[in-house]
Amino acid sequence: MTSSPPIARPLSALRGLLPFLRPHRGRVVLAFVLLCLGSAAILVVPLAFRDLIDAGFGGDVAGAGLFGAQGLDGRFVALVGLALFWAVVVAARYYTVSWIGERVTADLRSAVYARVLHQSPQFFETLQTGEVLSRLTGDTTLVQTVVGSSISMGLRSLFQFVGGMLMLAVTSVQLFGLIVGLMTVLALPIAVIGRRVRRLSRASQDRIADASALAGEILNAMPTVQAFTQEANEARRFAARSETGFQAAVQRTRVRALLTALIIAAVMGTIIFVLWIGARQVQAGTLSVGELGAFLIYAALVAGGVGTLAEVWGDVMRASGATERLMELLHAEPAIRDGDAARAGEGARATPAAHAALPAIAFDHVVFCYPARPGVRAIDDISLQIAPGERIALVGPSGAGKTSLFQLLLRYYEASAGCIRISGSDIRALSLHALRAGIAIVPQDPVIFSASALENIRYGRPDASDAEVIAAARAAAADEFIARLPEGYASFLGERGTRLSGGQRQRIAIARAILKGAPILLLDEATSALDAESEILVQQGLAAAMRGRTTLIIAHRLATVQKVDRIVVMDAGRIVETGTPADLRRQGGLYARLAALQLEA
Ligand SMILES: Nc1ncnc2c1ncn2[C@@H]1O[C@H](COP(=O)(O)OP(=O)(O)OP(=O)(O)O)[C@@H](O)[C@H]1O
Repeated sequence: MTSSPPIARPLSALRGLLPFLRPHRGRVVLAFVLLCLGSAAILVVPLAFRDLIDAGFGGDVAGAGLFGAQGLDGRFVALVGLALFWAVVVAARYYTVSWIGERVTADLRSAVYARVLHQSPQFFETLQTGEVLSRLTGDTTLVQTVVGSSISMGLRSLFQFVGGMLMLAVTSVQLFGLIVGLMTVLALPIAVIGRRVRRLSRASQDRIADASALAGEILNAMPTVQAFTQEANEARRFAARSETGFQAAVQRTRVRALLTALIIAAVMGTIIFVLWIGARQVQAGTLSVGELGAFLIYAALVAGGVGTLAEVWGDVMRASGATERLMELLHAEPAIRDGDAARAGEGARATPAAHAALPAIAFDHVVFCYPARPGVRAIDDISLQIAPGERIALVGPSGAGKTSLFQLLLRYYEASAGCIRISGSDIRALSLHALRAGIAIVPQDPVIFSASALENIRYGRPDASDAEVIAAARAAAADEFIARLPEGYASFLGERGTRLSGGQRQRIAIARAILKGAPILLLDEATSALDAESEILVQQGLAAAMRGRTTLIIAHRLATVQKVDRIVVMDAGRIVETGTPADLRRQGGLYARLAALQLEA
């Protein structure tokens, strides 16, 4: 993801921002008008200065000045008025343009985030969360700089440049020609260097994202890092990535410094040049001192305009690199999408068959390889019919493919071959929302959000009442420990549930699934972290939850699945045995061996 090919035309990446600007057309036009007014004011100021200087030197006061024939005081008043007008216009433009910048950045950030939330797990196998965060914060800030200031600065400088050149041309065509020549010579290296800045800028943003990705992973694993006393090592690893970021930034800065030197040379060179020519003309009596003053200001405006343009160009190049990275996220196609029928809104097939009272589930010759390991069959030709309301236990050695089967049923991944049906409909034809709304899962490693116990359980069904949440907690035997927390259900559970034990986290997750009340229930080692006593309580709750549901249970401890309707034994991605616990024990296969080890021990 980080190494996309460089784009041919540097500005084409910025085109991706247009959809975000379009809703604010009115403000963009307003900003443009203010920009024109401000630029016009700047271009008039030197003329007013000329009048003032010439009036002060007792020159041709009576002549037609910019504001007509006025005395010294009148010309001062005119200049003050012009300055005030300029101040107000600039302030208004600053506000409008910054508003647009902030608005576009906020919208872009939300749009990218929303897009990322729809990606399938495969996406996050290749792109680390720290990297996504870095793009959401760092890259959007670069875009904000450009939309919220650089573009307007650039346009202002452009007007200033063009206007100043025109005024210079009007005064002296010969001088104008010389300046154009000078500018052309200087513009070439500036353009070349600007292009390098863009490339180096993307590289340096990528390095910063690398460091963020590493920090994100390590900060999430602090207990492990400390248990293995790897703090110093991890600090070094981060410092090394930081250092690469520094190197990339230094390289970029070096090129920009060169750019700055060129720009200053261009600005000073132009001013000195004009001063020289002008001074000679004053000496020769062909130019007034006021005209020379105006001349100098125009030259400074033109040179300053070029300088700012070059600087803005550097910023635009940086933002172009950042936009490119953001657009990659914004246009990332989720690997898993709603079925065609669901997208087309064809009622019957798109509506959740999963919501039928008691769904049946059928795996039909399902084969699956994880995208990261295309050659290895995690699921190898599995066929399994599950009747409505049936309770099935999946058992078998670690790595047999039990969790993978759940992942396929939830359509986190797409089966490589074969098909999965719920109540007769291929899950690929359902909308993802409908499919997943029909399934409640207690995962192996439950996630607890940094919120209260009440809100954590309510995640299962956001519109559930407090009473319903508490009832679910009771059924999951979570009520007893939640009531003992300092603030009961309102107690904050800490980030990632750090204030709970493993068994308590599991019970919150079970309560959440019970509250969801979906017709299909998936339990992945749901009670593995519980002590014997709470396990009995939770099993009672789960038994109640399984009534009237089609349930799949993954269990390593066979004692917990003695009451299911059927046991499916998996090994190396295949189903090796199926039957009731008693049948399987009689058959003397893998299950009998596992049972002998566990139950009789
Ligand atoms: N994201 C992934 N990318 C590549 N391979 C994976 C991925 N997740 C799991 N696997 C592999 O797929 C195989 C099946 O894994 P799965 O998690 O389904 O096993 P399991 O039966 O649930 O094991 P356990 O009982 O230990 O949870 C394993 O060999 C595992 O290494």
